[in-house]
Amino acid sequence: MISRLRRRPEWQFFAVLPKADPLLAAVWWLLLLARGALPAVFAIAMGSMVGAVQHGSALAAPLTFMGTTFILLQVLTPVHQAVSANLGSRVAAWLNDALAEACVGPPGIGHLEDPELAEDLTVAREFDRGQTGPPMYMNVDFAAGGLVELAGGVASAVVLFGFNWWAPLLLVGAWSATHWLLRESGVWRDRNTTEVRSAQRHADYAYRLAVEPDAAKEVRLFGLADWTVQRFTDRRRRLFELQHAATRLRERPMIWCLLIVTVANGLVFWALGAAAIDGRLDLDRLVVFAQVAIGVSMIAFGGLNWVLDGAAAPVVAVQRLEPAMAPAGALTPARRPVAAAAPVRGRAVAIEIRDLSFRYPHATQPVFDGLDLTVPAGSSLAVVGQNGAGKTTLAKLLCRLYDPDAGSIEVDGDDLRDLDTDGWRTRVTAVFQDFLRLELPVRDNVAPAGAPEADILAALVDAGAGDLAGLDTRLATGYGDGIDLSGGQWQRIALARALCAVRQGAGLVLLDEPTAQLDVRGEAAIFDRILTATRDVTTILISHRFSTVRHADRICVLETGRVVELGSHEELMDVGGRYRTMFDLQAQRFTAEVDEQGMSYDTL
Ligand SMILES: Nc1ncnc2c1ncn2[C@@H]1O[C@H](COP(=O)(O)OP(=O)(O)OP(=O)(O)O)[C@@H](O)[C@H]1O
Repeated sequence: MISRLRRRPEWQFFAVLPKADPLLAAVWWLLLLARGALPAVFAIAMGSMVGAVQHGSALAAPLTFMGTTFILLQVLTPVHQAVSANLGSRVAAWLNDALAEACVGPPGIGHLEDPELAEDLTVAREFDRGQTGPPMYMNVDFAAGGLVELAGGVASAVVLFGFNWWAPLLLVGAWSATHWLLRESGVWRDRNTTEVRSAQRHADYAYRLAVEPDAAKEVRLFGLADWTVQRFTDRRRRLFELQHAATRLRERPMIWCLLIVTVANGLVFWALGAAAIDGRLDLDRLVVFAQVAIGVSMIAFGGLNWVLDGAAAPVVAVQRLEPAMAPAGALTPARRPVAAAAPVRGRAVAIEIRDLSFRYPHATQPVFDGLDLTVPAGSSLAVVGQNGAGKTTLAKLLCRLYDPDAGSIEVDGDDLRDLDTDGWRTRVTAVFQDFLRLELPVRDNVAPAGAPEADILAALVDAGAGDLAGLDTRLATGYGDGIDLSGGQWQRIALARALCAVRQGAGLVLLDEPTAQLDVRGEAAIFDRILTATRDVTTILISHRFSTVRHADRICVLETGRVVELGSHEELMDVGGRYRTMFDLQAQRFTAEVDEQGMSYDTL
């Protein structure tokens, strides 16, 4: 029972308040109770005033009592609103922090690519944007308003016990029937069903297509502007329809509620009138009880349920994500923990992949199924294969962003799962296809964890980015002195980052299409420099450009989750298999170009 209650979204919402700010939450509750009690206190003050007038007593005390209550009624409301807004902002910050930690915490990345967590992630990420409901600072204020009404109704009922025992019970029961109306109307059912969350995710995606610069080019070029807006409005309408369907009041329970409330109030006010006429109830007490009898109506549903539903949604989403993300992004605990060797500058890593199988979570097909591959220390290996063959996945496994389902990856004789992950990640570096573009100065882009300035400058030169911008130039526009780079220039920065890591001790370099965005001359020149800079380490190059691939010591062809060919360029050309076919296909389109300085390049 208690544990069921704890799982209720409303409970989770209230439980978050003290976590966000215990002192502010305590003040919020205290003000709430005070505001709730004041209408009943005001009724008593009014009765004491009427009594004093009736009996000809001094009016100073009852007037002061009434005035003080009245002033408190007026003053506490804006104070409470300010506290609510402040507390709401802190709750939003707490949720943002919790989500950021849940996302960044796990050592793997499975939790961020898990389709089953995507909808909660959207709700948890976007809740404060106000698109699907009020932001948190308003929600907490609305919740305060609803709770004040509820507390006011209960306080009035307590005072009404002074009249008789059944009147408050009857009125509380009757006004509570309005909650049954909500239940019948679907409001008390969870409005954050899978369908609602899915609609929210679709609406959010369409919105981002419309407003974010990444999609702006294709949206215009392919005439998707109207489609994007239409898609957004359709999805948002669907979301509102679903939310509306959940909050619609139904006629029959509404009529029943009206009947119950009318009859109950009729009985109570008839009893009050009868008692007054019989002389059993003085005017002053009549004034008090009549007011509190009306005051009990404050426990009617009000907006509390709607508010709590919306306010609790991100809280529930974050609290569901926290425990779900940790295992989804977890890596297998070490069976025989080995500290990763301290970085030794330029010490190459030997890799042995044995019978490796891997399938992405929730995917139907495995990417690898019995992959065997050896990469001797200090050698370079190019990995080629069709789109989707698993080349990038291999790079992710080598970085230990995922663990294999079966088989093993050994580095220098140790199973990768037994190595300290952080230690290993100082020994491996990579340029991914979708490399990171940090809105930070060049210096931090090249060495996010810091490095001697000489190494940063040398890495930039090796990557052909020595003259792009000063080390302290911020690579983002909108910061006054910041600049943005072209795709190829950014790629040189990403390359510099990897080359700088080599200078800091990385022994394995993974290059996933590292020159895809470079011009022909840049590619040829930079590739030579990369080979020189990574001469002493193990290099794995993933590329579709055979002009660069053929420079690797060995080349492996990946297909259907396995290595189907392995050897040097010459060996594989002699074999006349998949590699030769792919190479010849591309070579037919090669032309040797000679530039004005007499240098020749293979171009497509
Ligand atoms: N996060 C993911 N979740 C589920 N499946 C994925 C994920 N990433 C990739 N895949 C699937 O795994 C397979 C291998 O993808 P991968 O990106 O490793 O291919 P690739 O060889 O690098 O392709 P390309 O040459 O196009 O870059 C593909 O079938 C792809 O659909």
